[in-house]
Parts: sequence; structure tokens; C-alpha cells
Amino acid sequence: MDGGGVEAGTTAAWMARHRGMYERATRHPFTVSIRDGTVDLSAFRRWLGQDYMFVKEFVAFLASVLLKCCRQSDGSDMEIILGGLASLSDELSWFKKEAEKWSVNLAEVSPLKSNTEYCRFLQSFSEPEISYTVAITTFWIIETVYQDSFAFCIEEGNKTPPELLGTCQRWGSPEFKQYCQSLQRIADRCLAEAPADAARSAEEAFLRVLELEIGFWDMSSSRS
Ligand SMILES: Cc1ncc(CO)c(N)n1
Repeated sequence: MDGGGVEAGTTAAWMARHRGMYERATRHPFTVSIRDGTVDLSAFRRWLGQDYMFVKEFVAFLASVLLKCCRQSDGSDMEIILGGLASLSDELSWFKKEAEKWSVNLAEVSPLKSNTEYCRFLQSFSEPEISYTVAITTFWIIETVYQDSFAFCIEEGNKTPPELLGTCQRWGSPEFKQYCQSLQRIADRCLAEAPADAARSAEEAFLRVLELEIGFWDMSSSRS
């Protein structure tokens, strides 16, 4: 393996196999419009309010991943997941500060349809029947879609408005990428040891996340 990268494993094979879907999620017109500098700021404000609600549900999701980790794995993954959970505390504060900056009243935001659908999917992970392998793979791809989408907004040639750079750096930074790669290594290790039906369920969850992420960006750019 080269310096902290990720060896070609199951997850890389899925990304290649489902490349079209992956690109629809990570090069969505909404995030591409941030990079182009043509983003509709009312859409950005809608995304901000909706994502705050999502992240609150994501805390509960991550708690369920952590619980499965403690019950089913040897414990070396625990610190990475716990670190992710801890950083959500800072993320919630960031959303509140950002909402103030954009005059978004978080108390008045109610979840739109695609967000509700995504949150329901996250809630389903509290069932003990869902394996750690499926849960950690789902966690990895959820974070990776944001990492890839926002890293593109700060890559060379971007015209991202300066007032949106902080948002893009939150998920597009090299540190966040490394964190996603740690999650990917855990997922690949679990998948390599998993029975075929668990690996199949994990691939289904991977595709479902891509679908839900596309729906979330669509919702942010329009009003579905
Ligand atoms: C919808 C969505 N997907 C992924 C992330 C990454 O944490 C997020 N904040 N929101």
C-alpha cells in the first residue's frame, strides 16, 4: 500500500462497477454549481437547514454503528468511529454558526421529503439484525460522497464563492479524506471476511446511499 492510501478492495470494485451512479452523487449539478460560482444561494440555505437536521439523525446512526462495532469487532475500529462521533459535536456547532451567518432559522426548518426518506433509512440501522459490516460500509459511503463532492469544489480551477469555501473545506480537506480512507479500509477488511449474503446486503446499502444522496442534492436545488 502506498502512503496511507487504500488497497484495491471490494469497495473500489463497487465504485468502478457503479461509476455512473457514483458520479451522479459526487458531481451533482448542485455541488458543481458551487464550484462554478453559479450556485443559487437560496438553494444553499435550504441545503444548510436540511443538512443540520440530517446530521442530528446521523449522530444516532453513528451511535448504532459504534454499538455494533463494540459488540462485533475486536475493538481496533472503535477509536476511529468514536472520533467520528465526537467530531459531530463540533459539526453541529458549525451548522448553528453558519445558519446565523446565512440567516437560516434552524428552529423553523422542517425536513423535506428526501431528507425524511434518508433519515428513515438511517434509523433502520438501530435494528440489531443489521450487521456491523453493512453498517460500517454505509457509514463510509455516506462520508465519502460529501468528501468527493466538496473536494471537487476546492480543486484547481474552482470559482467557488469565498463565503462558501469554509463549507467546502469542512468535507473537502485532506484530513477528512484520510478519515474516509480509514473507514474504507475497515469496510474492506469486514467485507473480505463477510459471508456472501452480508456482502450483497452491503452493496445494496452502498447503492441506496448513492440514490439517497442524489435525492438530497435534488431536494436542495429544487423543492421536491
Ligand atoms: C446528506 C448528507 N450526507 C453526508 C453527509 C456527511 O456527513 C452529510 N452531512 N449530509
